[in-house]
Amino acid sequence: MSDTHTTASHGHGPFIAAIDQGTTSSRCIVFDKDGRIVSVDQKEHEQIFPKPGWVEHDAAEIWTNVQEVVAGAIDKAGITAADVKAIGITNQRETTLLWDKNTGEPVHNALVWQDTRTDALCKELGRNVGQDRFRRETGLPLASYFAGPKVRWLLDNVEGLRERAERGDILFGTMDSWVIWNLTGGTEGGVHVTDVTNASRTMLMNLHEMAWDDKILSSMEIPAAVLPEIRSSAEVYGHAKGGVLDGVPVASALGDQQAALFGQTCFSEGEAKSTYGTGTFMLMNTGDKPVNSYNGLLTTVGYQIGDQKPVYALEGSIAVTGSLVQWMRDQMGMIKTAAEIETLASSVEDNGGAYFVPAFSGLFAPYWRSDARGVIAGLTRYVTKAHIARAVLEATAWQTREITDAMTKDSGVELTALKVDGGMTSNNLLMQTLSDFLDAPVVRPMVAETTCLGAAYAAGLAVGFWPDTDALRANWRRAAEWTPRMDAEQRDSEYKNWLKAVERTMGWIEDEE
Ligand SMILES: Nc1ncnc2c1ncn2[C@@H]1O[C@H](COP(=O)(O)OP(=O)(O)O)[C@@H](O)[C@H]1O
Ligand SMILES: O=P(O)(O)OC[C@H](O)CO
Repeated sequence: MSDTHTTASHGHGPFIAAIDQGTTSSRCIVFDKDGRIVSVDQKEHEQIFPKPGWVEHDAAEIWTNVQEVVAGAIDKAGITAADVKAIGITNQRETTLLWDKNTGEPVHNALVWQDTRTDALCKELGRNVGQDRFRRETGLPLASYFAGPKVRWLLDNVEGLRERAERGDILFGTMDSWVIWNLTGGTEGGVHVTDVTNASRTMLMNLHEMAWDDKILSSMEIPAAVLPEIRSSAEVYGHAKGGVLDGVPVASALGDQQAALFGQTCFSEGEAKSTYGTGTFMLMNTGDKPVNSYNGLLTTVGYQIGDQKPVYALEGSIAVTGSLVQWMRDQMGMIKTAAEIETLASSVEDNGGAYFVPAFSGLFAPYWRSDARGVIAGLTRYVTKAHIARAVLEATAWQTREITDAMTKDSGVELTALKVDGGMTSNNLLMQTLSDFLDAPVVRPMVAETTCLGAAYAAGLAVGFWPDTDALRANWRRAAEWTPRMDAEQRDSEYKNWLKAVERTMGWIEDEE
């Protein structure tokens, strides 16, 4: 567990506070009008692994941490609620919680997006009709990643829950809904809402109508009474009740990857970003129409500002990138800090022939294979832990390459440069490798905290703190750029090896397991 307490340059008020409820930690960042960070507070929460493939979070711990980091960031900034014009929310997506609306108690730990316990249920739902059963309505393939099957699992497995849900005593939410409900008063009148981006990851929302889909609800046996109201990503949902931000409007909600798209100011069709955190998620703005994917990407909502038309995106989701580095640190003990992987990997020239495909939660885009499990291929006596460290970093870069290839096929847009952000982008070797494997420049902005920034931007637009998206674009500044240095022949031959290693992960889990 580690906590971060940072104070950066103080700007002049007023300010916007953004809360990022992420997979490994919750943080609050206060921004000034130039989009500069004024203060940060962050706290990690426990990762609970009850069985192989199962991942849970304690939602009560998360809410306590959110309150602490909000108080911490406000304190560090040396300001009060009166200086804060709005609160923006962003969150790990798909992570699913059901709670009792009368007591505010979660009925079970939250089922995290990486959790694979709904594999069998997804297969069952797709039996005869296939994985694309709900793709036309939702833009998503049937996979354990999404929230809907997780809700169904909870209703089926927590004793007495279905009856309580049908009576109207139970609320469902992804972490945006949980934070907003608590922030706006909880059992004392908290608002039960979600935004279009988070709703688009439930597999329960019709992407064309921005409404819960009755047919899917009935196929998944989920009572409508548990569902939050779907709202735009930038509007005032309610006001904070109690706490250090008492009375401040809660004015945005965006899934963290969509928030990063917004924070990177990808407001035009064809603009894309990739965020390197626990997992990696590349999103491309596709304008006001959903684009169907034929190459394993997701069709999702990018954002919706108030009553404007929603903007859609194509997404390539990679389940395991930064979490592989954590695994090397915590489970393997090969490094002491995440940053050390760069030193270790830089001590050798190449991967020594080793390829590491981290299919720990199956493979997400472009394969969507829940029967895949991780492999290290190409091992010989020559391979050292430094080669493995290099293969770990290369895994992130190759997985991105597979996504950009699919993105080009689906959208017809050739990648000219990739905007990046997230914790892993502090790794220079990784960023250079990425540029080499993509054969395109990789660009990182001055404010690498684009997730919080995007939530702050959306909240600021909702309350008139910023006039329009052009004002936000003016804040984007390049901090670093990496350009390709790799020989094309070498790239092609290594890419072939990577794809061969990927094939070897498939089919490891057999149906009867
Ligand atoms: N220098 C580094 N090299 C490689 N990975 C790193 C480095 N620093 C952090 N990470 C990885 O980045 C992730 C944290 O990034 P962050 O954007 O905070 O993630 P999240 O928002 O998903 O919690 C962790 O999984 C960590 O292992
Ligand atoms: O919390 P992060 O940054 O790992 O993001 C998780 C994604 O939203 C999962 O879809």
